[in-house]
Amino acid sequence: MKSDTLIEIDHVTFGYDAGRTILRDVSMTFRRGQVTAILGGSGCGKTTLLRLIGGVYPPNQGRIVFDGELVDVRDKELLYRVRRRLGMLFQFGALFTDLTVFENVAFPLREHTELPESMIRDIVLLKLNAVGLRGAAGLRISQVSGGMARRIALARAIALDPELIMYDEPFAGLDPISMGVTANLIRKLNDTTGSTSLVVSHDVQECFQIVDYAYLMAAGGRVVAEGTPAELSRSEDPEVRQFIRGEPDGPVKFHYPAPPLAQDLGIPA
Ligand SMILES: Nc1ncnc2c1ncn2[C@@H]1O[C@H](COP(=O)(O)OP(=O)(O)OP(=O)(O)O)[C@@H](O)[C@H]1O
Repeated sequence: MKSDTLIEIDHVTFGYDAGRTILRDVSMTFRRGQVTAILGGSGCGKTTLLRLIGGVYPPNQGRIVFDGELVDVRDKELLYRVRRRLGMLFQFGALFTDLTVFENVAFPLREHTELPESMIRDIVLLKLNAVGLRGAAGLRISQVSGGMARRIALARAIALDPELIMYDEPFAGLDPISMGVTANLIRKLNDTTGSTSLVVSHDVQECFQIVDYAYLMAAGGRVVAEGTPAELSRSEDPEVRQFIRGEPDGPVKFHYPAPPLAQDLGIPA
């Protein structure tokens, strides 16, 4: 029987170089079929964690287990197998601006499969249909709005039917309506395709609408809290409350230490 867990991050510590630790003793469990958020402010190591899951870098300590297999960056065959099962939506979509919508979604299919053109066409149209943009297949990327571009990137991320879809800041730069549309799509695609999703974001409220579970990371690459959105919302922990409610001052200060403003501006106090 398949275990409930698709990915396990087990006491992982990592730094790009020896002088600076980016992730500190991080442990997380991503359950099959669920949408899990990794929340945290800029620079706390969220994107780095996705790179480790994809086997781009090895942890310095601890291990990452994907569907029962230890992710070992030296094992090229295993990495290829693991990556085939991953779909990634990069920060800001990263679409090819000189290609059409259709060609962008077809790209991974052409790169990774030998499927005949007629089948590629059907798959691309189905994926575009799933994000509501079948009618936009012939447009160029320069002709579409930011919200549409994000949906096209979503269609491309699911082109190869990944079992795990990793979203890096899927809401960045979107207006509130496009954000809601994107969030609901992430949930819908997860459930209709039976995949598992990881959403890396600093947008707590948007994520809480759609995720099953969330990890909260803080500066220094530590996990400070985990739980369902309801559990985290009830937390009495000051660090958690500050992050979830977006309060400017709490344990994490909004202002970098500075002398009083009046003093800096030369105004008598
Ligand atoms: N390839 C790299 N080499 C060295 N340092 C890196 C590299 N990539 C990221 N870093 C550093 O690692 C830290 C964590 O970066 P990371 O991108 O993982 O954070 P993040 O939480 O995803 O933040 P953001 O949302 O701003 O991207 C940052 O201080 C960054 O400067």
